[in-house]
Amino acid sequence: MLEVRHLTKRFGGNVAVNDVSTVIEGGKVNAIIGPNGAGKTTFFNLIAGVHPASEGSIVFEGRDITRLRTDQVARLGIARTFQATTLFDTATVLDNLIVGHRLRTRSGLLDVLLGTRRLKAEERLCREKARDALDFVGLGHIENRLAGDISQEERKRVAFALALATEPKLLLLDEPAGGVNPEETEGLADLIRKMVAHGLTVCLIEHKMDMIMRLADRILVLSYGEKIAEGTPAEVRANPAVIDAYLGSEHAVA
Ligand SMILES: Nc1ncnc2c1ncn2[C@@H]1O[C@H](COP(=O)(O)OP(=O)(O)OP(=O)(O)O)[C@@H](O)[C@H]1O
Repeated sequence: MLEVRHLTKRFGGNVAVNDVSTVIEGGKVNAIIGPNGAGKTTFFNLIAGVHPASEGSIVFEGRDITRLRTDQVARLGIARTFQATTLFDTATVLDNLIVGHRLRTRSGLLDVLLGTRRLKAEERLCREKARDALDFVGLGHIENRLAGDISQEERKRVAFALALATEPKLLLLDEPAGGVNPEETEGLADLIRKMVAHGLTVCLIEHKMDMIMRLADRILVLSYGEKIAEGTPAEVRANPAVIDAYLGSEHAVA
């Protein structure tokens, strides 16, 4: 589905991603792990068009997307979530979804000023899509609650819903279970499985190894910007290079 070839990103003298080649496989849970500062978020930012690559290429469904901007990448069907989800805390959960979706729909300023039929039709569609996305992530019952009043785990689900409302093919999740308890982590893992069962492809960055080992079909391991291993959870767990990379770091592999 997505192929990365010899991808490199330098920030001044610092090589954040160094000659990484890999494949994100369609219909699977792909995971990226690695110690802090390994280049995981930078790797996502390169795919999403946030940073231009220094070298290498990114091909999505046969199309070279290396030089595309974030909005162009999003329109092709790649959505991402962030480690921290910024919401309008004084607006309802549903309104947050609608605003998020409107930013990606087509009416121009003229439509808004004139209140055109197209705008009204888009607003209706937007509301429906927002509700569908909230139902999918299990938050339909709190659509009228203020975003400032919801739990961390619910915020994570809203982040998923925001990404889903754009109807992506590939979803990039940056620490989807960061800051939630083990029980909630399992609930979010179930939701990720459900997204894949509905035909989505997922690629996630996560520090919670127990979750990754149970959830991922494939794992890419980065260390100091370089790919040091990839494979199934069992292959990665048994790889001496991976064990070395994690020794002395705060995260254990097993
Ligand atoms: N915009 C930037 N400008 C300069 N250096 C950056 C920038 N973004 C990341 N880096 C550097 O690139 C390296 C990789 O950082 P990155 O955030 O991608 O790692 P990470 O694996 O996501 O880390 P973490 O697990 O802590 O989130 C680090 O040395 C970081 O300081």
